[in-house]
Amino acid sequence: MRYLTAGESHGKGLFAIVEGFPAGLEVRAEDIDVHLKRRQMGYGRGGRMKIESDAVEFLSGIRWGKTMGSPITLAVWNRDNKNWPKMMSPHAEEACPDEIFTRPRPGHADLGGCLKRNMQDVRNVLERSSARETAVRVAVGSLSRCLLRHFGVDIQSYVRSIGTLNCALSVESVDLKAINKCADKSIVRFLHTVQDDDARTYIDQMRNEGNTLGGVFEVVITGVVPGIGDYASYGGKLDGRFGQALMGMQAVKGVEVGLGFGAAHAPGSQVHDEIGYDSQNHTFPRQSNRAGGIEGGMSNGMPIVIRAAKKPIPTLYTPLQSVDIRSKEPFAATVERSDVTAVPAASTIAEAICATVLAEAYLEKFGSDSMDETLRNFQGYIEQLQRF
Ligand SMILES: Cc1cc2nc3c(=O)[nH]c(=O)nc-3n(C[C@H](O)[C@H](O)[C@H](O)COP(=O)(O)O)c2cc1C
Ligand SMILES: C=C(O[C@@H]1CC(C(=O)O)=C[C@@H](OP(=O)(O)O)[C@H]1O)C(=O)O
Repeated sequence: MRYLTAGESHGKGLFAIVEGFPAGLEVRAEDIDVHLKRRQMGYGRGGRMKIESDAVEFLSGIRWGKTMGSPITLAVWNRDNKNWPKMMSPHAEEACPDEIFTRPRPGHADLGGCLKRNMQDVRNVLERSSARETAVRVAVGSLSRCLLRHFGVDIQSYVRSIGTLNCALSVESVDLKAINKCADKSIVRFLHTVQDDDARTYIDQMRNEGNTLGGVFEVVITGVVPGIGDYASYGGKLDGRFGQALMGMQAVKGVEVGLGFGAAHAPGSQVHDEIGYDSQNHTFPRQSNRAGGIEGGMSNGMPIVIRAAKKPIPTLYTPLQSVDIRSKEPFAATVERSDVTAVPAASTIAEAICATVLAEAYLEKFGSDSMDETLRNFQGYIEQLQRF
């Protein structure tokens, strides 16, 4: 399975072509839209989220509610596009060269993108570097979730911290009950439940100061059978694949699996998870899950626990110093609109990204021609594990 996304933040929409999904998988737009809606939630987002109301449209590959085995095209249309008729027009005669944007924001892709592609108009970069693109990545991830539920896989996430404000939930020993409880309410989950008022006050304070916030979120994946991923080649390693995919999310600056960086500071006896044997279920359970469910690049049957750090939003209402790329004069930019924080959204996006990585790895192992065949192969593997 592989996919490609296209589309600009203020263009007509965001699109993905997904290749390699088995035929016969039931998919409903509602299964995808629920996650698109979650991605738009969370206190601290800017005016754009009031304009958009994301929903998926299937443009190919799905007929009568089921995948056909052909490439699937997903579209998420931009409502805001109608407000940018000339600025986003593909036609040369509608160009407005006097209005080009030449003021790169520190922390965004603006300057690097212009230097790399020899462009003077920052808009050519920001339209694609924008995290608006994650809308369609969440759509792909939600499609992947439709597949993964046939294997009993469940993916949830929550926000651990925003700025210096810690989430009340403890995760040192993964508390799935708490996560489940938390996830029922979705994230706003954090903002509407755990420390609602504190978080809002803190975010409001940052907004008033013209500042922005990042944070840490955690994805917990349950129901993964042992042996997904591979130890034999660097490209097959499941932790490496999660890391690459998550670092591919805008503004993610760090990814940890299990104890992560903490594993470097403790002796081995406090890092590795002892192996037991459950003769009734023919499984090898662990009393702890410091590895975060992945050893040697493969799932080990324990919940997969991945944390990621998101940096603060680069566009500041109290702007940082920068230089106009045409005049080379210093300036402090004015900002029309921007998010103050988007950590809850990032948490939802991370779930989708992890779902896609896992769906790809499952299809590699169990085949991808038809759901019947894929599930038959999966069942065969379960029996093999039982006989082991
Ligand atoms: C959900 C989400 C929303 C974001 N919203 C904004 C925003 O409103 N303004 C902004 O400047 N950056 C925003 N960002 C961050 C930029 O997209 C990101 O910092 C930029 O693409 C540069 O990439 P890098 O941070 O990975 O280096 C957002 C990121 C995410 C994940
Ligand atoms: C549009 C989304 O996020 C956008 C990500 C983003 C950025 O620079 O990354 C900038 C903002 O866009 P705008 O400039 O149109 O206000 C965010 O709203 C979205 O998440 O759907």
